[in-house]
Amino acid sequence: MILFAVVVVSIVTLVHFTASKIVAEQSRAQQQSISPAISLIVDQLLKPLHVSQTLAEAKELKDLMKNPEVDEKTVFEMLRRLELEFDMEFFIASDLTRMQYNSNGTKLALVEGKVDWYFRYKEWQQDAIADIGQWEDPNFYIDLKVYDDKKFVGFFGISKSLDSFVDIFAQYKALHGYDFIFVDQDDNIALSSDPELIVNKTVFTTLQSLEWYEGLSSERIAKGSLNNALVSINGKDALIAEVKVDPFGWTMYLLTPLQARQTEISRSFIVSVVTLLVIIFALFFLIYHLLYHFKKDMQKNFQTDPLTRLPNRNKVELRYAEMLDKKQSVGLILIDIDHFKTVNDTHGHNAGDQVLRQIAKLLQNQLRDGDVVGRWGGEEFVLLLPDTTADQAFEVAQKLRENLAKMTASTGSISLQVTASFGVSHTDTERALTDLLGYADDALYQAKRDGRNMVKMQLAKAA
Ligand SMILES: Nc1nc2c(ncn2[C@@H]2O[C@H](COP(=O)(O)OP(=O)(O)OP(=O)(O)O)[C@@H](O)[C@H]2O)c(=O)[nH]1
Repeated sequence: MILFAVVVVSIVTLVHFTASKIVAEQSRAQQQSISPAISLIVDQLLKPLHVSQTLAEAKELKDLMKNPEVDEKTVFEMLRRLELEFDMEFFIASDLTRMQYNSNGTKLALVEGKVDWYFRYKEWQQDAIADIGQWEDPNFYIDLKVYDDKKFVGFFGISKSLDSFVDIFAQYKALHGYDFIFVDQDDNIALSSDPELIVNKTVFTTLQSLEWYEGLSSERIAKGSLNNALVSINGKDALIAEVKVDPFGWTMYLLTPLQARQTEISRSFIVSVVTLLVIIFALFFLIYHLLYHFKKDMQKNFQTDPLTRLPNRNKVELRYAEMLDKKQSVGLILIDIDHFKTVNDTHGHNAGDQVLRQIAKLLQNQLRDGDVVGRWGGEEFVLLLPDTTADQAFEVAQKLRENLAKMTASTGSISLQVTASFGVSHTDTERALTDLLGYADDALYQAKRDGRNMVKMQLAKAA
């Protein structure tokens, strides 16, 4: 019952412990994959945005852009200075001169119908726009509207070659093992760790055209967020984390391969299970041993005489049954201390107890392994001698009688001699113990009657 309870409690603990460990592991893995992605967004997109936003507010820039007599030399000088300082390429698109100046020293006339982005974004509500353009060498642009007293005077921004992103993304992928894609407001893939997905000659790949996206259920798509969606990419499961890049209205999808996480989770699962199994087995073992020893102790107490620590009647009966089972012949000796009442009466009951203990010890010391000496009750002892003939049993009794008579029992300051009378019986057939005891008791009675301190034997009459 106790063991059952231990096992049930352990299993419940195991399940609880493992489940919480898995949840913790899942969250840790989720966080682990998201945090480098966040720092990627911050480094590659938000930092340039903040730098350009701060510069777009600069008075020097506004003064330059509102001046109809643009001093191109000053403009290029300023852009070059910014490029050196921030290690990014900058541009100014002036509404007044309809000219775009780049920090690499080039310029481009902003002609309607030819330079599409300028006229399109000018009409947009948004002040910050992220965009991919310049198709000969595709660039990532951040275009910021510049106002002078609320009057639109043009765009200021940064540009970054897509090739530079490809390298950085490849490094991230190698380090963290996941793929990611940035999609713009129109679900065009603007940036991705997969170079194949990046714009090619003005043709964008759309999110909807991706194989894994097509595999999503309609309910999943209807939810409006792909966060935590499980998708299959080239036959391998991946989990999606969706991160909004608000300033541009972009969204980043982080695709974490599940295999790596599963290995990590199953490793921690195995560790938990093994730990708990060890605990369960240790508990099981401990309780089993406690119960075993408890049972043994109980049994021992139940079968042991408390005064002499010799086997009691119960134990003697068991041992006799074992000898019969083994088809052994048995010599039985019944011993009764002579005039023991006098010992008690003269020296007290405690002294009598001590004498009984010393006699028990002497009997124990004289016997062979396999012989049994027990206390039959009061001042009576019984001996079982397996595989012994009647004559041998008689001789053993004689020897014991002599040794007992020679023994000096000491009880505190008093030393005294005791003798005992012996009744011997024997059987080499399956005879009841009471019968054998009956014969030994008769023999003992004779020994008492004939003067005590002697051995008498009575054998069963042949049937
Ligand atoms: N101290 C002590 N005495 C016990 C114990 N069990 C029995 N006795 C005593 O043993 C004595 C047995 O006395 P009796 O049966 O009259 O026999 P006896 O005095 O030994 O005389 P015989 O047997 O005729 O030689 C009694 O006084 C019991 O009280 C015990 O555990 N401790």
